[in-house]
Amino acid sequence: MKKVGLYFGTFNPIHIGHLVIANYMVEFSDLDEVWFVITPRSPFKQKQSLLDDHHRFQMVFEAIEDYPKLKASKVEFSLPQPNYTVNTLVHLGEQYGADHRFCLIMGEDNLKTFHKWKNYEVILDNHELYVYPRVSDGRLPDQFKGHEGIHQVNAPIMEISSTFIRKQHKAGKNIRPMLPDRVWKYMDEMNFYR
Ligand SMILES: Nc1ncnc2c1ncn2[C@@H]1O[C@H](COP(=O)(O)OP(=O)(O)OP(=O)(O)O)[C@@H](O)[C@H]1O
Ligand SMILES: O=C(O)c1ccc[n+]([C@@H]2O[C@H](COP(=O)([O-])O)[C@@H](O)[C@H]2O)c1
Repeated sequence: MKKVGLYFGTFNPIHIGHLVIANYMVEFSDLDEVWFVITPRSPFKQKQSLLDDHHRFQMVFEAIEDYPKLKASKVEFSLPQPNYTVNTLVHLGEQYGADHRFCLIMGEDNLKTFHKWKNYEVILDNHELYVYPRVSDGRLPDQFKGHEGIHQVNAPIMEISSTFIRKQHKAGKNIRPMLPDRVWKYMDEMNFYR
């Protein structure tokens, strides 16, 4: 049985913050693999300045080329939008059966609003959560404190955002070190976010 950590996001574009977290999770927890699940449309986000799904997928694919325990998944591309995580988990369960156990990877910031996700209790009853620290406001709802299915993983805090990268790239700033090199080249050659 393979234990897979699913790391959901828009990845517009993927940056080294995402990569450091995913790699840390796979090296320093009991997860066997981490899959980046590229979300066509996140329930709480506007679609503004969102690159085509396939370009976002391609950038993730290129970022993880040298990391055999990291994978990129298109599973949500053919599911209804906006993409509710609970639906995707059901779909993956049907597709992969009992030899894969799917867990969720999320930042502490997302855990604070997790009670607003569609059918979050169903997710929590059926999947473990792997949570990494984030700089964020607000407190953790009591129902999640000490929950046996929620594991804290002490990954480094990487405060970089895709929004910052898009904005500063457009403004002509050099943001190259914040992206895996192949991602920077792809973005630059394709003239994205200009
Ligand atoms: N620097 C970071 N360190 C750790 N986790 C991050 C970081 N940036 C984003 N995340 C988290 O990674 C997941 C995927 O990120 P996603 O691309 O959806 O968001 P984002 O980077 O905040 O993008 P945007 O700025 O476009 O909203 C989300 O759960 C997000 O909270
Ligand atoms: O299922 C939900 O209700 C739900 C609500 C908000 C976010 N999510 C998932 O969490 C991912 C990260 O969310 P965000 O807003 O931090 O980019 C997003 O890509 C979705 O897959 C899921």
